[in-house]
Amino acid sequence: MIAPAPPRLLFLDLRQQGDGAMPPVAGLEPISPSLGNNCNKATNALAVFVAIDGDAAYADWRKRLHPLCPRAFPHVILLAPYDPALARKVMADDAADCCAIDDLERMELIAARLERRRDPDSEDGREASEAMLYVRMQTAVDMLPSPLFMKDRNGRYIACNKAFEDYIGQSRDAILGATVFDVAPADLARIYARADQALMTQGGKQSYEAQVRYADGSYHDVIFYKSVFYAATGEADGISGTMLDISERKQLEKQLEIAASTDFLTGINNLRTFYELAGQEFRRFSRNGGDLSLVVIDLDHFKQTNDRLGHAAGDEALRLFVAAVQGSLRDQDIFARAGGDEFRLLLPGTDLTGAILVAERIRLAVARLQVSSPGGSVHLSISAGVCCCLPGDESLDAVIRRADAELYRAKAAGRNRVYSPQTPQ
Ligand SMILES: Nc1nc2c(ncn2[C@@H]2O[C@H](COP(=O)(O)OP(=O)(O)OP(=O)(O)O)[C@@H](O)[C@H]2O)c(=O)[nH]1
Repeated sequence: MIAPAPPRLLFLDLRQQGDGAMPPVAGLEPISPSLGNNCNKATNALAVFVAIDGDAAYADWRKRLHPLCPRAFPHVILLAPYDPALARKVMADDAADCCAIDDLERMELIAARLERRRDPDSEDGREASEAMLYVRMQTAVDMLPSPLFMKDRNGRYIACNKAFEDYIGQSRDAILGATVFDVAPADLARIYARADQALMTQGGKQSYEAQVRYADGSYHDVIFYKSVFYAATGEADGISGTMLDISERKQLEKQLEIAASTDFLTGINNLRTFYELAGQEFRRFSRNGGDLSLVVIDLDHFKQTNDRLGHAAGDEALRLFVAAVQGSLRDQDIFARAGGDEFRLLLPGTDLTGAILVAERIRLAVARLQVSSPGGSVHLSISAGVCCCLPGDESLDAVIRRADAELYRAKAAGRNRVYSPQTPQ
């Protein structure tokens, strides 16, 4: 394992004027002002000496100062020139110390005192390593892509990571100490607060899927994992939680579901979905009676269409046919491709006469269709067999067999026609 580099005393020069010279203090190392923006990432820094030459330079430092810095990396303000009012101000803020930039003796003493932070057995050393551990933990959780948060027993946020800040759209400073009512829309906040309350009461863990809206307006499918943590007395002391983004998985699941239930070429139900949906309708019919009819449809001489115009034109013919049928369907009708050029149409709430009318309307619409390719063009036509479910029917298959028999008769009679049990032999 590589040993961590020894912590360093850094010198950051933010003077707006001057020669940029570093005071000759042993162990002091310059860092570029551009790196000064990331001083919290310098996890091997012992302290930062910051040279400023007035209020503007100090304001620049305050902008750069990460909230974690004062705890983990004390900063010492070096004033050039010394300004007692500014010195009082920086000490009232969170500077570890302050002196004139040319007061080398004082600076040596400050550095020596800060050096004690290297000794893990000294109080300063313990405080430094605690603060360092805190920064390292925070840095580690900030690197995680999943939002993380902790709330105390009153529902106030006491910790969070960068991903949680992005989710909420507010800085950690604004989030810590706030409740969910301060950071989320009221309707959602009530739901979250109730869920938290239930978890605090019952203890243990909780996980559930939800859709959340990020501050940037994007919606994500997530799994919340929340867990109660306990005080030394054994009382529930708060909740820690995370959200795992499962949007991609959900998207994939939806795509798989569509792929498994629809016909790739035409986008309508496949045979599996037909049996699922039509089975439900047939069971409802068996229980409650009513009208339920079936139309089976087959394109005429489709092999010739393929042979003359090519397979791509054949595909186009199938899509044109489907579009024509969809134009005459109601919401409850179940339309599916049974395979090849054969289709099924189940019509709930429709008796035989109504189903024959629907099939005729489709036949006429298809007869107006034409597919073309460089090889020529072909008029389409269909044959259809229609029947209705009867009280004695034991299964949907029995109904399909009757409709198939009518389709066979329509083909045999010359195609481009609709046959049903009402059609004379
Ligand atoms: N282009 C295309 N052709 C298909 C597809 N699936 C099946 N076919 C073709 O559809 C044709 C069906 O032909 P057949 O079942 O012999 O019947 P037909 O030529 O329509 O004759 P009849 O039904 O008796 O009028 C076959 O040539 C299959 O190759 C498909 O997805 N795309």
